[in-house]
Amino acid sequence: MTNIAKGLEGVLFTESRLTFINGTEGILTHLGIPIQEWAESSSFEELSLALLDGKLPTGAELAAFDAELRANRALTPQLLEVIAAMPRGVHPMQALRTAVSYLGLLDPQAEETTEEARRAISVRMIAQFATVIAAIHRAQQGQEAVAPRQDLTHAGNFLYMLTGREPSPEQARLFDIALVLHADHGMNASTFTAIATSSTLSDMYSCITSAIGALKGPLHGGANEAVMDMLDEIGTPDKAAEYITGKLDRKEKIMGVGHRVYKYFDPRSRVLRDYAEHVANKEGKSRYYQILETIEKTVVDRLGSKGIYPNVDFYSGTVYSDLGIEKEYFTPIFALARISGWCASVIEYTRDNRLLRPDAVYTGASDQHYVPIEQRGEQELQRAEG
Ligand SMILES: CC(=O)SCCNC(=O)CCNC(=O)[C@H](O)C(C)(C)COP(=O)(O)OP(=O)(O)OC[C@H]1O[C@@H](n2cnc3c(N)ncnc32)[C@H](O)[C@@H]1OP(=O)(O)O
Ligand SMILES: O=C([O-])CC(=O)C(=O)O
Repeated sequence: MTNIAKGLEGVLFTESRLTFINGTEGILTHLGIPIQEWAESSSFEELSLALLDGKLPTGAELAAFDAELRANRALTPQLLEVIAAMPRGVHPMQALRTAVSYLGLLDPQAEETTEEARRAISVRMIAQFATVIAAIHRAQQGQEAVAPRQDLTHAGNFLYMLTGREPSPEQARLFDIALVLHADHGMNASTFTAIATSSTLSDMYSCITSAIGALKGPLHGGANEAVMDMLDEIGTPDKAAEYITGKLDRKEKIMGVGHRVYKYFDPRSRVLRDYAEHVANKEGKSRYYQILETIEKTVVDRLGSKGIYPNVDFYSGTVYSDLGIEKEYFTPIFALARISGWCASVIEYTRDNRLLRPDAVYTGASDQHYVPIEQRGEQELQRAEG
């Protein structure tokens, strides 16, 4: 019997020097360096550059990259008008997909596919995703976009543009850590989608627009918002265990748990939990955090033996929510971070490109003939009678 790798599970289609995952032990490294060290000691800017270049940057390289990001933050008035004219009430991921596609229309280099051009476009996209998402947020609230500031970090400036208020250094750092944790993750569905598009030698904006579409789904990046929906539905911590048990009894999925690769705790979920706990202890345990604690215990007790544990989307929402961010923006924030991994992966794959084109086992009809349309009803009648 032909072996089908459903969901392409375990299929190796390329080599990569960027990210390593050991799913049974819950290990994640970028360039061989554990994710915990990136979170503790690095920044989103540094990890983005490290992914693009495949090496830890020198101080001078990082300063130059950071300056380039800051210089590229502003959007053209034309794009701001497009964002302001978007229908109210659309999901920000819909708006982001359209805005990034439009960004490509405005970039004179958009259609260039040399490595040099792909890298230059990547730097601009990394810088501008923050401004685009913040402008979408403001426009959807009927407010003017807040112009980026050059004196803030990528994370700090995003929070500033989102809310119009300068975040505290602690808030900016917490958000920076969340970006670091989400920046790359091997051949996840959205990165794979970006690579599939680039494998046809299509342009960067097409790759990233397709990746945004893939990230949006609730089985992938959209799960962080779905977790928050679940917490809102549960309401209070005392109802959490019964709610989860009921769902599992009915064989329904719990959002924010389970993973194709991790069969143990996703290490990013541990870092996010520690920060969520830190905030909870400082400011009094939030209702959300208490519900998540109970869900985690209930899920791990019941499904831990099946390899189902919290993933990165489980605790990220409480961290964002503590920063005052609405749940519809959780997945766009995922994209704000993952843009670096998408770009770096596309550039890496393109160096040794081969068209991605898997196959399916054909299970349809055979030996059929074309039936003129006027005879089709008759034939079906005869088939039903005969
Ligand atoms: C950033 C990210 O993308 S992280 C993932 C974010 N997604 C989510 O949190 C959504 C919830 N999780 C899921 O749907 C899945 O775990 C996925 C999509 C992430 C991974 O799915 P797959 O590797 O295809 O596993 P699959 O869905 O086939 O599940 C395997 C088994 O585990 C069970 N399972 C997997 N995830 C869950 C879950 N979240 N809740 C309950 N049961 C689950 C399935 O019911 C299935 O059980 P069965 O063998 O008895 O039929
Ligand atoms: O790797 C995956 O399949 C999903 C994931 O955790 C991510 O993209 O961060």
